Amino acid sequence: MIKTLMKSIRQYKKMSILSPILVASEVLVEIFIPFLMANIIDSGIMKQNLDYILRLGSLLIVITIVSLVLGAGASWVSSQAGAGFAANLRQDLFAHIQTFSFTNIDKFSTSSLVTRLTTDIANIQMAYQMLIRIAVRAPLMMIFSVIMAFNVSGELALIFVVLVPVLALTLTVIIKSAYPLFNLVFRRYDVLNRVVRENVRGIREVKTYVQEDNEIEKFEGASESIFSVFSKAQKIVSLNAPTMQFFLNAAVLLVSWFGAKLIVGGSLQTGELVSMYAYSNSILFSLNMLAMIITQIAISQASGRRIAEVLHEKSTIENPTKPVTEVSDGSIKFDHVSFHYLKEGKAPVLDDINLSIKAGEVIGIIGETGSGKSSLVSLIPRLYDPTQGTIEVGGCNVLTYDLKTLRDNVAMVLQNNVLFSGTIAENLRWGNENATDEEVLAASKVAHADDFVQELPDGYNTMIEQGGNNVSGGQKQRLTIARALLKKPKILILDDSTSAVDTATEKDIREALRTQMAETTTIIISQRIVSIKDADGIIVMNHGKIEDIGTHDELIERNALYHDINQYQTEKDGE
Ligand SMILES: Nc1ncnc2c1ncn2[C@@H]1O[C@H](COP(=O)(O)OP(=O)(O)OP(=O)(O)O)[C@@H](O)[C@H]1O
Repeated sequence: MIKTLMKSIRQYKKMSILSPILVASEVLVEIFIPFLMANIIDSGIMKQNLDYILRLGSLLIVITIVSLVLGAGASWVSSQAGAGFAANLRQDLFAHIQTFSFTNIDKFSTSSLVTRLTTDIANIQMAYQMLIRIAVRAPLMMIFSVIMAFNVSGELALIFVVLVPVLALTLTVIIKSAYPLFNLVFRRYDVLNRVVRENVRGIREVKTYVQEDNEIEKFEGASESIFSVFSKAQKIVSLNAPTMQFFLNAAVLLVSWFGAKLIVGGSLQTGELVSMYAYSNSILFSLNMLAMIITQIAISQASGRRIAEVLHEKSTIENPTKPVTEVSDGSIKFDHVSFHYLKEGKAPVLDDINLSIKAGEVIGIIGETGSGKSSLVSLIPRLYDPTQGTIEVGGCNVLTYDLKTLRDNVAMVLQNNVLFSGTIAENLRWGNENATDEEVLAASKVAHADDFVQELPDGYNTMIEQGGNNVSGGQKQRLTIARALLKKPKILILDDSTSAVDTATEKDIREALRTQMAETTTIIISQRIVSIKDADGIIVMNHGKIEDIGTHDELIERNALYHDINQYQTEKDGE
């Protein structure tokens, strides 16, 4: 895991090395401050030696300034290195997620990927910053303070030999009890992110179905559960402060008690006793710091594992080594294809599909919801790979194609495809960034988007809001069809993508596609028979199998399911 994460340090390696060096120098300088103060008291103040006080006082000022500058430098360098490392890691993770197939995304779930990209990376940033600064400072400070304390008085320093292990043990118990709770918090963040994501995406549905209260309740539930676990963890961690205070007071008391005796006995001087208080503070605070860092690092270990898990994940769909870079035509062949999503053991979503479509044909697919229509077409541009069997496009197995070539040639328009923030023209050019204005216009005309776009005050320069919320459902569908057409695909798949378009316009779009995209194989998935009845062939899907293939008239004659759907829809239209 560490090796995987460390790859993202890159240009921040130098800063990551510089930070501990600055910290170590700071500690080395700082450690002499109590020592100098002791000398000022014992050899300067007590002996009324003004010259000595001035000399050591000046040195003390210089040392303090140097230590402050080193401290500030270490803090700046470590925060730069931490933020830079986190930025690299975030970019690497994001870029890696872009290579994922749908199967990979299904495996992690989108909300969990969002948590990993945000909260988990923030944790790693914090832990890394601590690692290259405080994790160096705390043990060094502790070790040097103990050495200096022994140097001042071996007898008094024995107090720390007793106190430090007891404090260490107490802090370990506290941290061990809080750690599992902190871990749990991050899993709860996944749930919170899922609720937010669903709500933001489906805000229209939430409003139409008046589900606001329900959504607020769901959010409050997720938020409360984070709060309750977090506050339990914090309750345990809050024991740190009184524990520390207790040990600090105990140290002051013991140092004063035994120190006073040593002063009376003449083996310790006042200044040395004062420096012992300072070293005692340093030792105990450093130990507390160390405990806090260990907690943070332990917590972020879980984050690190979650990030590394994604970085280690190999895309289930990869480019072949010697890919085919041209699709000769839009013919499609399914040979004994079966498919199921992640869960092994479940009945396949597609079962032994055999199918042959000639280039330029228009094919309709109809069937009950969940019968596998979308799954069938998603195998053509390799959004998923079949579990068994082979699929050919243009006479070549889809697995042999360069992925970009294949997906550029197989354009798929879904029912709820999204538009992105930007102008209409920019959105359409997602299909082909080099498309000329004439090509944009031509594609829009075929998709019957041109009429309404021309009526907008800014025409093709009209800004689309995020998700395309400022255009109607039918307009959005027409724009997404135009966007797909700009790819000049050999195969065009319309998956229920004219459901929000009125029947007359839909008919015009189909006719335009037939006349102007005659060489493109078009697959139309629709619940409406009227949308597919003119197709060269209609596939009737039933429970993951192809129940029948034929023309409208043939199917009316021989297929009961098709006949029933047709009758039902004709009666409904009549009403
Ligand atoms: N990403 C997924 N992970 C797991 N199962 C899925 C996934 N997508 C679809 N399914 C399941 O696969 C089956 C077929 O779904 P599919 O979307 O292909 O049907 P469909 O005929 O297109 O339905 P509809 O007309 O409602 O769009 C369904 O049982 C569905 O629950």
